Amino acid sequence: MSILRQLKVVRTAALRSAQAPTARVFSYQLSTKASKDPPVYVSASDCPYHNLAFEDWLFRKTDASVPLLFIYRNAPSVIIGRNQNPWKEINLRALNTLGIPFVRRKSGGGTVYHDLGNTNYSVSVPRESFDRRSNAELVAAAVRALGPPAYVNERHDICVDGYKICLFFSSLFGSAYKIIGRRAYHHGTMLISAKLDQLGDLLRNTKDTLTTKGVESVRSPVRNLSHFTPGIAHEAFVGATVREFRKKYGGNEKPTIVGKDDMFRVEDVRKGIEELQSWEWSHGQTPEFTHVLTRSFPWGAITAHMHSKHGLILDSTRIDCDGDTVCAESCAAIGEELVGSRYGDVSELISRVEGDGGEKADIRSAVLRWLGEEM
Ligand SMILES: Nc1ncnc2c1ncn2[C@@H]1O[C@H](COP(=O)(O)OC(=O)CCCC[C@@H]2CCSS2)[C@@H](O)[C@H]1O
Repeated sequence: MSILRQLKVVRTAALRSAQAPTARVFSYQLSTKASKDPPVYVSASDCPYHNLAFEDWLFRKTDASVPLLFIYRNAPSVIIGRNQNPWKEINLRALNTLGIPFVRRKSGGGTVYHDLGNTNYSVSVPRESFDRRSNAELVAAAVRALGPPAYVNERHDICVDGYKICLFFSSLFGSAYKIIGRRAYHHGTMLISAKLDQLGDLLRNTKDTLTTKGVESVRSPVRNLSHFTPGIAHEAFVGATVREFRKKYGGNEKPTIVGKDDMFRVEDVRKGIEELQSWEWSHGQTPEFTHVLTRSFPWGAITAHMHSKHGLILDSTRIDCDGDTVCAESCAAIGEELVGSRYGDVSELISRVEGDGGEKADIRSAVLRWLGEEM
């Protein structure tokens, strides 16, 4: 069946089920498919929030006994692992200047850069048949079919000539999902023609005095597939990966194209998108960290011992000054005022302090401005 024909079937099924609760429309489409082919979905959205929420929902809520493939691309974005520290991993200032979002995904591992020259894929299989290497081999075979001599290294990354072109992350869903069946999934990136200079700039961070719990990324030399075989495009990679998936797991149906509207029909996906966009998830999930900042001011040398957990400033934060009593008292006051604030967000405090007037307010405002820039 052609992609267009299939889309029509999907939409007709959605119309027919108009009486059913909204959240069930997509599951209805999945379960009423005439074919028992392992499903293959290709996203028509390039929004990282849509794609990551949909991916998460697919692997938590759909039939765990059937292998499944999902392929998507995101507009420029930085995707951090579940247990990472955005202040440590990312050049947040460069990100803000370019208007590029960072998104904390649900799976663990390191930080990656995405743009339309990077294609992501998730392969999910029943837990019993989970084999990390064989799914990486599946994707390497797809790449070889397009030209570049790809192979899987000992970390299960896919490489060409010693350069990584792809990063794999695998995970087994935890016990919370036992009741509905457990599946294992891999997801990975494929650098086809991504802006690698952008990747370097955005993932560069100079916060050497920030010490964090959680996971740090493992930096490695990367290359695009197009470096080895010029002209390789997303569509060719999708085609080759779907063919390899079908070879291994069976079936012959064309992929189902999933648009934003299809995703939004599922209540859990809508909730997932909201969660990924929330400050509580993006920043509030940050593991505990400390950050020591020092700078000389006309009133003395100031050292800030910042301490944060869940993205909030803790009361163990101390701001010291080696100058006179006025400076020391002003710094101590800032330390107290900062407690409970969101890390890096001092704009409200600055406007409050500036209204106070006097020398102490000047010191507090200058120090707060400096902290706001450095945090
Ligand atoms: N897009 C992309 N592809 C490959 N390698 C990358 C990419 N972006 C950054 N990097 C390099 O990898 C390291 C991080 O490697 P590290 O091994 O620490 O990270 C991972 O295990 C992340 C895998 C996540 C895959 C998911 C699949 C769908 S959504 S994201 C980084 O510092 C760069 O050097």
